[in-house]
Amino acid sequence: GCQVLSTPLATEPNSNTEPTLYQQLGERAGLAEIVEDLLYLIVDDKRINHQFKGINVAQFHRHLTDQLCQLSGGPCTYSGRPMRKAHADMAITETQFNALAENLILAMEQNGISTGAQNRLLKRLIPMHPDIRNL
Ligand code: HEM
Repeated sequence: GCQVLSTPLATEPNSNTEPTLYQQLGERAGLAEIVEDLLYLIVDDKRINHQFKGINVAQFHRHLTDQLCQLSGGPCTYSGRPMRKAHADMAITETQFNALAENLILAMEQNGISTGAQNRLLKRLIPMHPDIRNL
């Protein structure tokens, strides 16, 4: 019956012409560029740069890239700490959270990501807000 048709096609990651969010973000290499640009924006942003003093930049870059890759449906596995643990002692304010989100949007803008794809990624990050703010 339908088994022959549905099984192999349905298990393909994306056999239609619609790009996945992961593809729209430029796959892992594109996300790595976005996260690099985000890091430069953070360093220049007086609202939040003090929070990032002394971090392991290479590890932060790798962990955030893997997290966004996995979150957008890519073949990555995030290996960093859970969000509540990673941000537990930072007392991140709403303004600081919004500043980081603003910088992420700017970094995506700099990399030519469409507004639709930007919003799809932001929507998947929203559920992390209470953990990051330790609420
Ligand atoms: C949507 C918002 C955010 C996401 C998705 C996010 C994601 C991450 C990830 C994946 C890590 C790596 C954790 C690890 O290596 O174990 C991390 C670490 C960190 N985050 Fe965030 N974060 C967000 C918001 C913020 C904000 C608003 C601040 C401060 C203003 C912040 C400050 C930090 C710092 C300083 C670290 C390094 C911690 C360390 O290595 O000791 N994050 N974040």
